[in-house]
Amino acid sequence: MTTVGFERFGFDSEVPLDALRSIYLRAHYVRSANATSPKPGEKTKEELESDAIYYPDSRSISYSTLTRFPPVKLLSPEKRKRILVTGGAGFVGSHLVDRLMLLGHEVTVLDNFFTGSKTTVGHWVGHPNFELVRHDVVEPYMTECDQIYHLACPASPPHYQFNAVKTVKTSFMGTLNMLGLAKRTKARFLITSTSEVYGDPEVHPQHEEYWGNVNPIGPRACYDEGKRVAETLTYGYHRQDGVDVRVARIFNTYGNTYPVMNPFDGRVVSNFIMQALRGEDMTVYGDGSQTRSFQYIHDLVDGLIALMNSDETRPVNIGSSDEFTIGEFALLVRDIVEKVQKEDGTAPARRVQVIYKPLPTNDPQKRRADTTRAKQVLEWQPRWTVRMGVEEMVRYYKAKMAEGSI
Ligand SMILES: O=c1ccn([C@@H]2O[C@H](COP(=O)(O)OP(=O)(O)O[C@H]3OC[C@@H](O)[C@H](O)[C@H]3O)[C@@H](O)[C@H]2O)c(=O)[nH]1
Repeated sequence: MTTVGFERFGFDSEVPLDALRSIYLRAHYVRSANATSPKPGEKTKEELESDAIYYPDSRSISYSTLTRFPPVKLLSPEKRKRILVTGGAGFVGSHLVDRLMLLGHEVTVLDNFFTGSKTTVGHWVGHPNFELVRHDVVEPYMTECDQIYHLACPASPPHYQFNAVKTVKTSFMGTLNMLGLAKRTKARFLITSTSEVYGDPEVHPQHEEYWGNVNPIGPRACYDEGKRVAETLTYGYHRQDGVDVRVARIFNTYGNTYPVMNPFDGRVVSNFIMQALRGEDMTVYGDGSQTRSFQYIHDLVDGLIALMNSDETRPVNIGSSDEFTIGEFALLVRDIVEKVQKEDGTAPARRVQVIYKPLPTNDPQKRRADTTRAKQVLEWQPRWTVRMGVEEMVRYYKAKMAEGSI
């Protein structure tokens, strides 16, 4: 595979895969201060990259910023859109931002950096097409824009349960504020909802007409019910005020971010990969018979962009329908990590073991996306197999660990 994205509904989302990889797979150097210096006038590779030099004696670190940005497409003013991405410094947001920037659009990122990090989009700071605003969407925000991707909300179960009240508030107030902005500016509004609106589903696989089975007072409710009410608001503004809306229900997604997908994110894919790479036991919750289907981040970004630019106002599932039990998935990740270690000649003496921990309350027993609608109306379906995506992610984390940056 050499590209991601495609031309659809008059919007071209295709970029070379290597252009994206050059961002998130770029070596993030932590050099030693006493490493040999380049000769005067000599351009080093590092001068074109953000850099961090660690001084062990004083335990301090000095940063330099990029001197050159990745090349972006030059679009005519009619084609260039002003795009607001809330939560643009998060895992999904930063990948979406990379793609929209490479495609040549003007991108404004709003983020409160609660779970996102400035470093995920730091490589665009200073670019004339880019703005980064520290802002919490629970407060109103005014700007002019053509499209709003509303992603802001913690999405990993340990994060969204950390402050349940704030999670509900973010979903409700944040969505209300961004819909108000869409109404005033007549911008098209896309909200990233979630497969968690189906709760612990009684219908399998989950299609968009299913109303779900959510415990409204359980520990996951802040996220599940928060997203459900956010969808309710979205369709309220659509019916009452004619706001042009799109609703993506995102299923489990994994992938790397620059500089790292938070290895302490708490979700299963990063947990398993980090544990296997560190030679620690892999923690399966419950007996591992619960199922999930996992999609790679580039497929999700393709789906979000296709949905935004389509005419579909009904909710659309964006996810994989390749279903694994979590027990099977742990073994697959271990296999891939071992393959990569073997190829690199770093196979450990001891094989990591799978251990079992208690199942979190209300953990959905089965989940698989029914993506019939996405296929029909967006002509979208995942292109990355789990093996391809997980292997890319393993190589990335392994390189970061070798550098000492995680
Ligand atoms: O170390 C771990 C972590 C998780 N798990 C299990 O793996 C499964 C997946 O867990 P994750 O935390 O990755 O994600 P969940 O499916 O529970 O929730 C996710 O659903 C879809 C998205 O909207 C959200 O990003 C997230 O809430 C669960 O059954 C969980 O109990 C483990 O077995 N071990």
